[in-house]
Amino acid sequence: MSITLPIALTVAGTDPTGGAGVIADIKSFQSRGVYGMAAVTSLTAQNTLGVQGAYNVPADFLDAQLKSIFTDEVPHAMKSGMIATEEMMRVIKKYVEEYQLPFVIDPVMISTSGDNLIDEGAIDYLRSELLPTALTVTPNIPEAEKLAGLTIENEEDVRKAAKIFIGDIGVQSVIIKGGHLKGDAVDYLFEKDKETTLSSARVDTEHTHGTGCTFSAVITAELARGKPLEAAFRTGKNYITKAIQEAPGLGGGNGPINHFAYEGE
Ligand SMILES: Nc1ncnc2c1ncn2[C@@H]1O[C@H](COP(=O)(O)OP(=O)(O)O)[C@@H](O)[C@H]1O
Ligand SMILES: Cc1ncc(COP(=O)(O)OP(=O)(O)O)c(N)n1
Repeated sequence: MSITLPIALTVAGTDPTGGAGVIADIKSFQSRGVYGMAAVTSLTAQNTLGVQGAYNVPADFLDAQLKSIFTDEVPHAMKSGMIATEEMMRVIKKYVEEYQLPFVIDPVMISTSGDNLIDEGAIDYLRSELLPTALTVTPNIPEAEKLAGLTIENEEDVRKAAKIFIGDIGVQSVIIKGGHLKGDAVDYLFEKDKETTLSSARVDTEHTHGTGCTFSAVITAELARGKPLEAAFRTGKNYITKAIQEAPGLGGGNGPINHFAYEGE
């Protein structure tokens, strides 16, 4: 007898301390009742204090991992995190186009600790070729600034950036995360004709390692469960708020959040 279980795939890098990257993604999938799969793009040596090293998986071996997955069991939704090189982006694009599954791109560029996680030369390809394949893209403020090419200091700038994402870059929708702005933590979902804004009180903490990975993973899990994007965004926001509020305080720097704190539907 087979049980229908939603399946989500993450294509991302590793963080051996489990706060970010594929390990955080799998915990997030699991806590939402979703079966997790992972194809690894890069191995990093990092902890709550910073990134000490990174080793990129050769693009043809990323291809081999994705082939193993997709030729056996096609997931219901997929996300990407750290993708350091254009060659790896080309491989991922091929699978998204062939299998047409809901795809969430977290356009990871720099870690909380300030370390670079993408080749500068891959950003043009990310913007022009990979982003348009996604159902949604979840940049933080520095990533949105880099991709849209403007400075974002307030809500008006967020709206200008969203226009560039949808009008010029050609994404279907974009979720601009306001964690790096001042005041409350406000996130914005822009779809073609609709805007949804979700706000929560800012938690006064330095333990926000992996918030972007986790937020996009929860959205992907909800899509795998068949939820529409706006509902997935709402769950992502509620989940991340609780996860930050109940961070376990691990490590000596920017510690991870609590992937098991949220108990909502
Ligand atoms: N101090 C905080 N208090 C509450 N929510 C936060 C805080 N920092 C970030 N968030 C939320 O965490 C998510 C990730 O935000 P952000 O920090 O902007 O992205 P990233 O982790 O990719 O840098 C967003 O939903 C954001 O609103
Ligand atoms: C392997 C790996 N992937 C992504 C990140 C960055 O994590 P993210 O959640 O996007 O950002 P922060 O919340 O940590 O700023 C990472 N550090 N490692």
